[in-house]
Amino acid sequence: MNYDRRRACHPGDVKQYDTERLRKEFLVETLFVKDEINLSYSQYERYILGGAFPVEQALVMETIDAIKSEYFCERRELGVINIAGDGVVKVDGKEYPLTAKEAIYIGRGSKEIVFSSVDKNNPAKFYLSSTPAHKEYPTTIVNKEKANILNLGSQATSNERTIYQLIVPGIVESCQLVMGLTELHEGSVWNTMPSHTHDRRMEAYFYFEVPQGQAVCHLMGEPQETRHLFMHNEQAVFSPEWGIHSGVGTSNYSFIWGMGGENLDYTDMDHIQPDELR
Ligand SMILES: O=C(O)C(=O)C[C@H](O)C(=O)CO
Ligand SMILES: [Zn+2]
Repeated sequence: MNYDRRRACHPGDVKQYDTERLRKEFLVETLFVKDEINLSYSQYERYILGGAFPVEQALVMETIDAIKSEYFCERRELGVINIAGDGVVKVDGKEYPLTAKEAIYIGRGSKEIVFSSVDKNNPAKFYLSSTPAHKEYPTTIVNKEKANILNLGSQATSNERTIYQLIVPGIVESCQLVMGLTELHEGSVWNTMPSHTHDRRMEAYFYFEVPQGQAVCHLMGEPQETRHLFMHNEQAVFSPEWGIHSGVGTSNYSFIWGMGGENLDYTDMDHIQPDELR
């Protein structure tokens, strides 16, 4: 288990950050390394994100020193979305098959969590998100059929996209974790436009299915003081509660969003129209 720490930053300080500092504080460049679990532990709502990439061997989700618990989910819940080949997540001896773009919510108190791939020639890649949890909720699988689906945007504004709400109230019970994935339609490149903030929740985006040689220009910062980060395939970015999180790609792409905070209501957002951004 490898992990790094990200401290919370004040928006007044972030104004002064250059490209290197911005990337160091907010961008997570490497999540998937063969036969490793890599995590990034942020001070924003104590949200942990990362990737498990089991190829030759199964990988055990161990605890990390930063959370000082006996096992990872002792005081935490965990959301997992597979983005590649067929995989299996074993939770306290029970096996849950997880195909591409399926999610599993793992409740607080789950002791043994093991990730494996069905075929090492087409391995699974498990994207992970975890937040502190005050209550145990049942471990549950959610696929696209069970998801709540939103079709937003239009071709005319290059932001036609389908949002699959996977771990959200009404679909899966969780303490504070909310997760889903968004697919940009061919020819559409703008995500989350009009953009928004949500002061009651932080968020992290994980971009994937970014074609070889293409990139996503991720927008962050206060609505009147925006900054950008160029991101590549399978990279993640933390978004503080005070910042927008939006982006434009040089092609279409997909991304997983995950949130932690005090209000699980997806619609709790303050929108900023394009002509209000600076
Ligand atoms: O494309 C979008 O719009 C999104 O996917 C928005 C995210 O779900 C989000 O930011 C939720 O707060
Ligand atoms: Zn958001």
